[in-house]
Amino acid sequence: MNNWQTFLPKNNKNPVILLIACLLVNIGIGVVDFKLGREFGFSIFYLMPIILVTLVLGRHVGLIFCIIATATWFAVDQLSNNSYSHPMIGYWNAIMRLGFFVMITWLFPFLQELEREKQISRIDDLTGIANRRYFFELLQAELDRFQRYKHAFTIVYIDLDGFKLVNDKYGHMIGDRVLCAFVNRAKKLLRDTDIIGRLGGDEFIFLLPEMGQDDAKVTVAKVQSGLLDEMNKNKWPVTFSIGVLSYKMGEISADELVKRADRLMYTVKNNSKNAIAYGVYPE
Ligand SMILES: Nc1nc2c(ncn2[C@@H]2O[C@H](COP(=O)(O)OP(=O)(O)OP(=O)(O)O)[C@@H](O)[C@H]2O)c(=O)[nH]1
Repeated sequence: MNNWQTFLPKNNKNPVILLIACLLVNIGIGVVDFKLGREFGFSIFYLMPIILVTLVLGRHVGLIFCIIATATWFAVDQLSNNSYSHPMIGYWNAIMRLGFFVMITWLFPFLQELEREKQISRIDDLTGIANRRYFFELLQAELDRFQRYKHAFTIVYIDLDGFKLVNDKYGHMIGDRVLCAFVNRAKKLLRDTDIIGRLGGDEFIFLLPEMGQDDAKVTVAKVQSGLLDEMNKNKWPVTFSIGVLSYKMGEISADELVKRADRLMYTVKNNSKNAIAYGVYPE
């Protein structure tokens, strides 16, 4: 959610209060506009209540407020005894303002929708964490940041062992609960600045910024133990095959880094499972 969206009322259960408040704001703006006189451009402030009602109550109410704001502006203009070279110019200006307000009213929900679609396209439906595409974007950003700050980081590739059995034995819904519990516990075990992504199915990946191999060994062992505890607590027969790759320097793509971490994970998967393999780039 955008910062500006967090300031909006959380629901529209009581639109009357919002409508009255916006009407009063509109009148207040009209009064100030009148006091300031024609020399001061003030019409942009009429947009405040228009935008607010549009975002909370929708375009149709927004359009009504466009008309109210234009009427207020027109009344102020008439009361100010502004003289124009032609009597129709006042009407023309009012129509232009109405057009401007209407354009904004149509544009804002459109931008809001674009922003929402952008957020949705980055998030994994089930767990609410970064999806594969967004994780790669974030990893690429971390690689770009390295060019400037030279801070090492670590990625952790985790594949659940025995997850299919949980689905088969307890059903898909319990399988989903396992994935969500995994993510929730991982969030608690990691720092706020760490990133958790789901690559698909039962495969997850962490990006641990500012973490070299030595620290990663301590952190990932702690995370593994916490995640196993979560599974044991719920009596789910799931363990984790983990590949940990620490990046120190050098030219490499996000794609190649993840492939290397995946290979490390597979060395575990193809042996005993339920273990961690560490690696570093460059080797
Ligand atoms: N419940 C649930 N299951 C999923 C989801 N996405 C993928 N799966 C299932 O996850 C399973 C993943 O397969 P595997 O990785 O081969 O299963 P596994 O038992 O962990 O195998 P190993 O990794 O070899 O231990 C498949 O059965 C998929 O159907 C999901 O969103 N929810």
